[in-house]
This record gives sequence, structure tokens and C-alpha cells, in this order.
Amino acid sequence: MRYISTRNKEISISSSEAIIQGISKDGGLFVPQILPRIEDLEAMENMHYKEIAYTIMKKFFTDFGPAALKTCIDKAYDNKFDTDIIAPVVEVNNSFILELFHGPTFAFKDMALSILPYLLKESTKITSIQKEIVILTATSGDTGKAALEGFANVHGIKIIVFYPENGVSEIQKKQMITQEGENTFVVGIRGNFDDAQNGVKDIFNDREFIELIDKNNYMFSSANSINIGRLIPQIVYYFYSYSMLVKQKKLNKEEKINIVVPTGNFGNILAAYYAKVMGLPVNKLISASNENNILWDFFRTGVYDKRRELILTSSPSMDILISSNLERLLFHLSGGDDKMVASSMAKLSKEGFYKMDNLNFEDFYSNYSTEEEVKERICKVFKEENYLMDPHTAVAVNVYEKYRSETKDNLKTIIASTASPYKFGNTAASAIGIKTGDKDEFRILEELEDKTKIAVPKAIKTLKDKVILHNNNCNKDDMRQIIEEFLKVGVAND
Ligand SMILES: N[C@@H](CCOP(=O)(O)O)C(=O)O
Repeated sequence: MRYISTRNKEISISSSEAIIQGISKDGGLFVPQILPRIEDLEAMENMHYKEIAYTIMKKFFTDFGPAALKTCIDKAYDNKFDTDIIAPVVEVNNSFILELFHGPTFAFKDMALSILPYLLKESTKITSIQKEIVILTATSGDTGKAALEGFANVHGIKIIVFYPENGVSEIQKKQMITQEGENTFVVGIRGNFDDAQNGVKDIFNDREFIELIDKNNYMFSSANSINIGRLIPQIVYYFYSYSMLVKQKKLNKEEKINIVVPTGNFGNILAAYYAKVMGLPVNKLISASNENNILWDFFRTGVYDKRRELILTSSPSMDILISSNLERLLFHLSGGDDKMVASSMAKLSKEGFYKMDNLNFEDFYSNYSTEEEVKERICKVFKEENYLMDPHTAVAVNVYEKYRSETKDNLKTIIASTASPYKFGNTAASAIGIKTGDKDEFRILEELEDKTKIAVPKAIKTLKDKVILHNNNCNKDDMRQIIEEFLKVGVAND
């Protein structure tokens, strides 16, 4: 399998090269040249998560030997997840909640970031790269901690995470700034997630800087979903949850399902789209936004317009105006029109918008939830179903209800639940009637535990007494400088 750039199809590399590079040199994102079909869905019904992971990933990571790929999968999906089934599905109010937060950092990012370090290490072997890899990561809360957890203390790799100083939850921040590991660096930027992500992308394109770090025997890669090595492992859980429901006779074979995804950087829903193209019987892909409803506007009008204020919401991981992976969808839906993608992305960066005239979005439905609706939905589902959701999942459940009432479509539906409510204790607690006031975050978590009888995960409880190890901040324009300081490669260090 070859991987080509969305902005220039002539650029074609292997999977291990794509995983190491993270992003194409022309600024485009790597996509598989073809999306392989999965013919035997039935066989998956009796497979463990790891076996389904292997069935899918071997079609994409074709330059990995079978034994090496199996080892990566075995090491990734082990007892760092709190359940052997890795991603349980829970029936709530006639829909199926796919809980993707049973990994070490309690967010769906663990599903791919548990394996990416192994894939990356193996890729350096395959390509005989001797340089030390520096992972640059932009996060609006969840990717950062999951990437730190995955890459901490991995020999030959350093990881630098940039998060918006005032744009993540208290627990998300604490998870990151208390991260141990000599090879980890965490920086709060004075800006929002888009600033962090743009800054990282600019650094990937900064030829002079790339030469400087190359001279110092480093090379950059990415742990965000712009890296194809992040995206492919996310396809697995859609096949897995579907097969599990068929096995449990909650779905008939070939019965179509809808999939709802709370959407920020568009990676998770793109993975669901890939699953559909690969043969998973999916009816609609339902993209759920928070008040940053740029995707809702886009799917209705064809105009992607980021000329608006980014709103800080209670679902910070989705506080994003530049949904990077949409670029991949445009490439696929346009039949691989790299020139159109390149010019649209240039227009977005220069003028702040682009317009798509002839693309068919019929696979998608999009809507959004307001802050008020999110709180009401958490409360309603808790009262009626005794199920506590985090605000991102509530965005999705609420949008699904809008879809159902607008379309009267009653097909069975899988809703991706992307984080544990305990990462967003304040919002979850106040939504179900706990007075939060100016109470300490950890006290709120205890009260939430008392009321819901759901135990606070130990790794969140113990954050309270952890020492802050990362006290770095920078302006959004100074990201290069701080990287130079961490790596000791600046002119002053010459
Ligand atoms: N929601 C993300 C933003 C980055 O998304 P990614 O999937 O591209 O890593 C976060 O939590 O950081």
C-alpha cells in the first residue's frame, strides 16, 4: 500500500515512511492510495479486539512483517486498558454507546496512541532511520496526555506537547503538566488549539528549521491524527463494535447502522467513513459539533469559513475551527483532485475560507449542540437511564436526537463516547445537580462519585498529589524558539 499526499499525488511513500514523516512535505496529509475492502465481516464476530486490529491494519501497513505488526498490537491492547474487551458497547435509550475511554488516559485517543509508539519504532527499523524522533503534538486536551503516556520514556523519541493555556479542563491540564519522563515536554501556549496546530504545521514546513534539527540528528513527526498512523487504528473499533452487536444478536447481519461522532479535528469521523468505504454497512455518518459549529455550516452550504471567534465550551477537545482531516475527505470525495485540495487549503490559510461546489455529502449528516443542551442532555440521560456522560458524548447524543426527530430514521445507531465524565467533573457534576461553586476539582469528583456510585479512576484521583513537572508557557509565535531550547539546537546553542 502506498500513501499519497492530498496536495500532490506524485508524492507517494510507504506506510512506515508516512508514519515517520507525519505530514507531507508539501503541507498535505497522507492518504492510502486505495481503501481496501473487508470481505468477510462474519469472521470478525468471533474475534478479539486484537485480531480485528490485525485484520484491518495488515491491509494498510503492508511493509510491516506479520510478526512485527502482531507484536505492536499485542503490546498496545493489553492490561493498560481496564477491560479485556477494550471498547465496550452499552445500550442506552435505544442506541449503542461505544465507550472508547477505557485506556490509561480515559479518552478515545488511547485507542490509537497506545499503538502509535510501537508502529513508529518499527517504522524506524524498516526505514533504517538513525535519527532521534521528536514528536510535535498540538492538543485541545485529550491527545496531549494520551501521546505523553504512549511516548514517555520511549528510547530514541522525544515528545513536545502544546496545549492552549486556557482551553482545556482542569483535569486534562493536570494530567499533562504532571507527566513524568525525561523525554517529555509540555507547553501551555497563549492562544487556542488552532494556533497550536497551525504552529506545529508551520514548523513541519519550516525548511530552515528542519535543516537545523537535521544537522543535530533529530527529525520531527506527529502524534495528531494528521499522522496516518493515528488514523488507521481508529478504524478498528467501528468494525469491532458492529461485529460485537451482530454476535450479541442486537443487530442482524448486513443491517445498516448509523454512527455518531463528536467531531473536532475530523479524524474520528473520517475513520468511520473509511470503515464505511471498506464495507461496514453504515447508513449515515453523523457529525456532532459543539457551539463551534463550522462543520454544520460547511455540510449545509459547502462553504468552510473560519472567519469567526473560537468559543471556549465545556467540550474543549472539540474547540477547533480548522478541522484538519476534512482535507482528506475533500480529497476522497473529489476523486483525488489534489490541485483542488491544494488551492482550497491555500485559500483557507490566506483568505480564511473556501467553497466546495460539486461534492456529494450524502453520507453525512451534521448538526450541533449548545452549551445549554449539553447540560440538559447529561442530566436527562443520567436521570432516566442512570448513565453518566462526559460533555463531548452529550454533544453527540443530543445531535443524534435532533437527527432522529428531523429524519424519523430509526436505524440502530452507534454513538462514539470519547471520554470519561471524570475528565470533565465540573460540567458533569453541575449538570446533575451537584453544587460546584468554587469547590476544589477533586472534591467535586468525590461528590460525583458519591452521587453516581461510579468510582473515580485511580489515575485521576492520584493526580491531586502529583508534582507539577512542566511549568512552561509561550506565545503562539514563539513555538519554534521553545523547541530550540528543549532540543538545545538554537543558534545560541551552536
Ligand atoms: N481533540 C483533540 C485535538 C487534536 O486532535 P487529533 O485527533 O488530531 O489529535 C485533542 O484532544 O487534543
